[in-house]
Amino acid sequence: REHGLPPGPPTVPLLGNIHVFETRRPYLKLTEWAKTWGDIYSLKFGSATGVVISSPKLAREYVDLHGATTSDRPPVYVDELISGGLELPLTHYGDEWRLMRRAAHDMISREACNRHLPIQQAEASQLMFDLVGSPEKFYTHLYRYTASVITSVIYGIHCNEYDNTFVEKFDKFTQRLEAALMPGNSPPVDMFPILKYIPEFLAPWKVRCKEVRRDQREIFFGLLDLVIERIENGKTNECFMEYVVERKEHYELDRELLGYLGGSLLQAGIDTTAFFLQNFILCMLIYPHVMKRAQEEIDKVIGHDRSPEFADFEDLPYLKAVVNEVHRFCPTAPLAIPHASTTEQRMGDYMIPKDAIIFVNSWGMYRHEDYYENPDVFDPDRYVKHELGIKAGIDPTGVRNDFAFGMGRRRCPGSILANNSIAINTMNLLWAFDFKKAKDPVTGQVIEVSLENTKREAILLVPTPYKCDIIPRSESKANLIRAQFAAARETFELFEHHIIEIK
Ligand code: HEM
Repeated sequence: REHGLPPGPPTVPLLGNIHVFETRRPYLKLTEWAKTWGDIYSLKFGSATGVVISSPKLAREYVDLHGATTSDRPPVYVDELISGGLELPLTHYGDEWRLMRRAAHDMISREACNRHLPIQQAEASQLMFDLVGSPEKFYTHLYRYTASVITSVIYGIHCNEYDNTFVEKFDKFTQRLEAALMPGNSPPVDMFPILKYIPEFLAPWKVRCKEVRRDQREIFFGLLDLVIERIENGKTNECFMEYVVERKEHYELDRELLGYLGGSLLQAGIDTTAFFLQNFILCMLIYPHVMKRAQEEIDKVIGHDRSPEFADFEDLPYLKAVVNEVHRFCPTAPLAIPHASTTEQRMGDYMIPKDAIIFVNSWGMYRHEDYYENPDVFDPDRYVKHELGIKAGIDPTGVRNDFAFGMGRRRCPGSILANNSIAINTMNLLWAFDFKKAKDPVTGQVIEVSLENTKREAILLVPTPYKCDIIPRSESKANLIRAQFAAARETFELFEHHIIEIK
């Protein structure tokens, strides 16, 4: 470890800390080390340096306030093979990132998101309808919801089913993409660049990347071509990609960047929101007293004769506290996406080198004992007592309720769209249904569920599919849901040009 770096776990020659770095659930080990080495410490990966930040105050100082120098991404060779480095979340901090991010802003700014509310509300009415009809498929119904919101907003395409459609194909594709990107599924090329030169016949991971690239381009550019065709045929429906394609000179986006702009938003926006909702339901199963209290609040404010609308969320302080606590307890991306530094920089007592990998440890920040009372306990009341969920009298500098969306200039640009979906659906789910642990049909025993039970843990916290009984709270609510879904047809029609083609 070079002089001037923050301290950290002891290193061994050549490897540094690689031999003790855990790829399966890295956020747990990084948080455990923070207890020994402090809120900022360093790791060595061969000659590369990692810096782990685990306190809100330091994250604000080092990442938010040093955005100009901490907004790059570390090199990911596998992503370069797959997307040529053009997937927005992994793109280097340079012109291509700036151009895509600027255009994305025009779709997911607060003002633009207000225009997307009708489709989110209509899609939520389909989600409720699907849950009444086939509650056992709730996992894929949630995924269809988030997929269809994103395809409607970006490409003007409504997806009305999961099974055997574009949505299922995309879900399976995403799992293959994540597997290809998962540390451990390819040799550590980014730390030992010499490994890039292994010939393909000795490197099945390279072949996998080629196949994923082919499939990804087919999806991204296939969707882009549908939009272009619609513009040419004068059949536009004012979706985001039409807007950008028609102004591509203004946005300075060529075909390659247009394809990856739409595709990146599709890729980044579907899983994340679905995983939040899957985690939300899991928390309701494990903490039924929380579900009951949130339902009592909803019943008092909204009643039983109409379903919740977006504006109601502001009047539901306990439900808001529950949503904040689910983000805190199960952050979808527990280490966000690592940032990287573009210059050598003094930060406090330390000198952080150029190209250091900066881990913003959201998991560690959300579980920081100096800030949160009993951080390992699921307790929405902490957000009722204090709007930031922290202990009374603590210096709140840097504390935010939205660490789950990352930090600095790379902070998630889709957070408003995601939060609107979360607000609409958490209200509707609890207004409409009771969620209960399922029983084994043979033994009659309750099937236990657990938050420990996650998969694809290295990048995102994904609950493994679990069983759950979803029961409409009354027949009159089920009838209202059916009527609302029928009424939503008018909104969907705008987005149904290409359903057949993309199946
Ligand atoms: C609950 C839902 C979501 C969560 C928890 C989430 C979380 C995150 C996080 C942690 C990052 C990395 C931030 C950083 O590097 O500091 C990120 C980046 C990103 N997210 Fe989200 N996200 C969600 C929904 C969405 C949606 C709906 C969209 C788009 C429609 C989206 C688009 C993106 C993009 C494009 C990036 C890359 C930004 C960049 O590197 O400049 N996300 N998200």
